[in-house]
This record gives sequence, C-alpha cells and structure tokens, in this order.
Amino acid sequence: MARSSIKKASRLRSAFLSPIGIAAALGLVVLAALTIIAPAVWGSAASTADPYNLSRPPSAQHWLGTDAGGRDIGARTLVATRLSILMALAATAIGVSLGVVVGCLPTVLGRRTGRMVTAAVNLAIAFPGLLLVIMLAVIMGQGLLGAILAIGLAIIPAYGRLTQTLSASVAGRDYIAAARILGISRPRILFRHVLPNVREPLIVNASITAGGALIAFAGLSFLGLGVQPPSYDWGRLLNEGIGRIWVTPGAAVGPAVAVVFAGVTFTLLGETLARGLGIERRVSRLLPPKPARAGGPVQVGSEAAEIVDHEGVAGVSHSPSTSPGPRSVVDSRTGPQPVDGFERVSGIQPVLRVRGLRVDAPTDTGWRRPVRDVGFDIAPGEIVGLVGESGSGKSLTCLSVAGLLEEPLQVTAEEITFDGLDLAPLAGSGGRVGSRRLAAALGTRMALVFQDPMASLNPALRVGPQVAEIGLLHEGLDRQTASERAIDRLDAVRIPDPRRRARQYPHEYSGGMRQRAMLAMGLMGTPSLIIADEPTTALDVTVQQEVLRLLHQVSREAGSAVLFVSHDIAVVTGLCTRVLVMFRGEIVEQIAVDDLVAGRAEHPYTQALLAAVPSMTGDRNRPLATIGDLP
Ligand SMILES: Nc1ncnc2c1ncn2[C@@H]1O[C@H](COP(=O)(O)OP(=O)(O)OP(=O)(O)O)[C@@H](O)[C@H]1O
Repeated sequence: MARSSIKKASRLRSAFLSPIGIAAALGLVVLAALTIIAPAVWGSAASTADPYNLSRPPSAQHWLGTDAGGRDIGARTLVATRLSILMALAATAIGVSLGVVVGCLPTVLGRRTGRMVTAAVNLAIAFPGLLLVIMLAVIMGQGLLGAILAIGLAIIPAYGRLTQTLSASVAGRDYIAAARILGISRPRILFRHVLPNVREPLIVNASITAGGALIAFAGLSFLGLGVQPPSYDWGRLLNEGIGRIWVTPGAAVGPAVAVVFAGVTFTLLGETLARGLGIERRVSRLLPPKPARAGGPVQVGSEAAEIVDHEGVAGVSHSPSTSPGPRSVVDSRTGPQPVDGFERVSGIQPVLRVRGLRVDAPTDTGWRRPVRDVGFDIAPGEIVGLVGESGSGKSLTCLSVAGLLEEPLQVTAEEITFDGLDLAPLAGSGGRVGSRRLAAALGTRMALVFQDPMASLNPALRVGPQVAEIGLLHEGLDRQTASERAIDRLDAVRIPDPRRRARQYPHEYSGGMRQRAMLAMGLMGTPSLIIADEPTTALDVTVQQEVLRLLHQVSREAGSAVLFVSHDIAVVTGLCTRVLVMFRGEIVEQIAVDDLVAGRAEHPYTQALLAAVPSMTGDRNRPLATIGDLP
C-alpha cells in the first residue's frame, strides 16, 4: 500500500477512536442492525392489533405503551427504522448525485452558460429549504415516492453550490492552468483534475446531508405529506402519537428520540470523516492564490545574498559559447520599445513575438491597467529573464501569452505569435483553445513551470500518469508507450529511481523534485518555449541551483527557448543571456546580461535594481541600496 494510503488509513482510524468517532460508529452499528433485523424480530408485534390493550401507557409488556389499535409502540418505532433510513439514503443519493452534476455544469459549459446555472442555483438556495420540500412534495403527490423525490430535489441546490464552490477553489490551481495549456478538454479537466480533489469534502457533506434528509422525511410524514398508512416511518408515528402525548407519551417520544438519534449519528459520522480525512486543512489549501503579493521595492533577501556575484550565479554558466540564443539579438540601447532587431539582423523568426500586450483589471472605481503595451521577442533557444518588483505585471504577461487569463481581466494584444501560431485571439480566453490542432500545438510546444511546486501537480494523481498525459492526448501514444516516455523524461530531469517515483503522489516528492516533474511534463513534447514563472522562489538555495542548472541543460539539449520570470536579478543574470525589465506594467528596458553586469543599464529602475543586490565583496557595513520613487 502506498505511504499516503497508509497515512490516511491511520488518520481515519484515530478519528474513529476519538469519543466522537466511537459514538458515530456505535450509532451506525445500532441503526444498521435495526434496519436489517427489526422487521423480522419485531414485525409481528408492530402490526398485531390488540383490542384489549388500546392506547395503554408504558408497561412491562409494552415499554412505550400501545397505540390506538393496541399495537406495541416500541416495536413499531424499531421497525420504522428500515423505511426511515432507506428513504433518507435514497433521497440523499438522488440529491447528491444530481447536485454534483449541477455543480459541475459551470466548469463544463463555460463562462456564460455557467453563470446562468449559478444564478439558478443561487435562486433555488434563497428559497427556504423546508418550504421547497413541502412545495415539491405537494407537486410530486403524497406518498413514499413523492417524498423521496421532493427531498432529493430539494438537496440539489445546496449540493450544487457546494460542488461549485469547491470546484472553483481548485480551478485556480497551477495544475489546472497547466492542464488547460496542454489543451485538455473541460470535461476531462473536471473528471481528472477537479472532482478527485473535491470528493472528500463532498463525501463528508453527503453524510451530514443524510442526517438532514432524515429529519426532513420525519417533517413531511408528520405533516401528512410523506409516508401514507398502512406504511409508517418515524414521522408518521410521530404524527399519530402527538395527539395522544398526554395519554401515551411514548407514542410521540419514541419516534422523536429515534429521529434525533439517527440525525445525530449521521452528523457525528460526517464530523468523524472530516477529521479523519483532514478536510478542514485540505479545503484551506484549496483556496485560490491571492491575486498579488505585497508590492514595494524589490526584495533582495538572504537567498540573493548567498548567490550574488555575477559569475556563475546559482552554479549556472552563461558564457557565450554555451548560451543557446543569438546574443546579438539584444541591443540595450534600443530602450524600452520592443525590438525587431534580431529578426532584421539574423533573418531568424522569433519563437515568441509579442506586441502591444495590455491587461486591464476592474477596480471599485473603474479599470486599471497592470500590463501596458508590452512587447518583446524571444529567439529560438534563447533564455530571457523577465525581472521586476512584485506586482509589476510579470505573471500577468506570461499568463496572457499562454492564454490563461480569464474574465474579469481583459487582455488585448496587437500581436502574439508563437512558433508560427497566432495566439492573439487566445489571450484572455482563459485557456479555451478553439481548435484541436492549436491545442495540440500548444500542448506539445509550450511548457509552463510555476512558482508553487505543491500547486503545480494534481495532488490526487500519481506523478507518472500526470507526466504521461500529454503523450496520450496530443502525441497519439498508447498508455504503455506514454508511461515509458514519462519515466524516461523523469529520468532526464534527474528524478532518482524514476520507475518507482512515477508511481508516487506529488506530496511524496520534495519541492525541487516537483519542479523537475513539471519540467518533465513539459518535455513530453518538444517545447519550443518554456515559460518558467518564478520556478525557484519557493525552493531553498541548493535545490534552486539544481532546478536552474536543469533548465539551462534542457534548453541547451532540447533547443527550447526559456522565458524565466523572477524578481531576483542575481539569479536571472546567472541563467539568462538577455533581460527584460518590467516596472509598473511596462517593459522599461531590454538589456543583454553582459551589459547589465557591466553596469551599462540605462533606465534608473534597472540601475536601482542592480544596486539593490548585495555583493559578497562589497562593504558589509554600507546599508543596502533601496529603490526610491521613480517617475
Ligand atoms: N486576477 C487579477 N485580478 C486583478 N488584478 C490582478 C489579478 N492578478 C494580478 N493582478 C494585479 O496585477 C498586478 C500585476 O500582477 P502580477 O501577478 O503580474 O505581478 P508579478 O510581477 O508577477 O508579481 P510577483 O513577482 O509578486 O509574482 C498586481 O498589481 C496585481 O495586484
């Protein structure tokens, strides 16, 4: 058994060994036993009328007394367990399964239709639950089937909303963005990436919902809308007993206690499952990342202090002989404008050409533009750094290029050409790649490595199949070949013992290994461009070095261009041959690393960025430079 399953099993065991867990388990055993054996054991006492013992108070023979027909109330209460529990389970099954379907619709149908479904769900939720049940019960007609359908249908809106909320919280994860860029269809994303990650909270809530359904049935039958004589459930018994509560209190108290007992048992079961499955923790981890981290001047932290000096930063050489891209591309003196330079000089088509890229975001007072007229080229095989302070628009730029930004953000571009493909219409489409051909091309030729290594891989799936997916989808490989290639790619990114590791889950990997697995995923195709959005920020310095070295090696061996995003100029100068400097949504300077290191930066912001990097050889007592207010 995998380590994760063993861990989960032991956590569940300890949850069931807690006082709440023991109470839930005992309650369940009692309910299950009564559901199975009560009709056989007490069926005859429950249905045999005794004209000599009508409406008798509790006695040794009839411990809850008898009803108006002389039947034993205790026996009837026990026998009613089967119908009450089975009806609650049936209604819950209907409500939960249809609720999940409804909750998934916005993900499958796309934004516009999805919104209508959401609005309908919200309207239904605004309607008081019990009123909805009664209304539906009247429409469906009195009786057992009508009651099951009424309660089942009434469960749908709440469960749909829950599924929707949980799915939305997963939808912001990097692995969903990665799946989108791989061209995976919405239904497949839903079934493979979203639902497996939300199933546990859904299961827990199903248990609590069953408790609610049970009480709703009791309510319906009590009102005479549910089970009809001669059948009886606890609600029906309550209905019959309430009128005689002063004569034979057991007639009302017995079924009432039974309803409370079953309701509490289901709730405790939900609570125990939630603890055992770690739902609270899991849900908070599923929350989407904040749109932006704190702004302010460039952060030059301890990591940078340890890897400063422009020689061999992070252990990666960038000597001209090993740099893959044409260094002549760069002319720092062209200033902030996009350069057509290398195309003119070398005649080589850039692998990525961006012109006039803008991103607009709504605010309370109107629109703001976090990315303004951004333009740049990346040559085949070139490693380009994109630096800038937090919030300067680096991630938005990358995500727009990959077509991963969604409403309410508005993306427009005069041109985004990637590997001969016109991606401008895709920008801002939220990853809805129109044609299969484009999806396949993007999926195999553009790779993304994200900042948060934990969020980059789907935690519910083993790493091997995730890496193999693109081979299955776009390269037409069969499962065996795709999985062999995935193992080969994991080996290529130096995952030790790749065959065993491919069977593990992401949480069994270290942070650096997860980043490398993301790279392996990108290498299933032959990426012309790897967009690495702060791939090393969350890693410690040694692992950071490994990932940077690997990126460099991959770029050299596969000939892939790299757009390397970082707020750490020291790391960028170690890996890249050219740097795009972003400031307040604009690219204010494009400069060759050699020029940057030699202090030939022209823009004051670039100069300030550089001055803020501490040096190993500098005066330790001198305060670090800060980036002041720039016009
Ligand atoms: N989904 C969004 N909706 C509205 N504004 C957003 C959204 N995402 C980002 N922004 C804003 O756009 C600006 C640029 O954000 P972006 O994430 O591109 O910055 P960044 O340069 O990548 O920063 P960091 O280095 O911290 O990742 C920020 O001011 C941010 O608040």
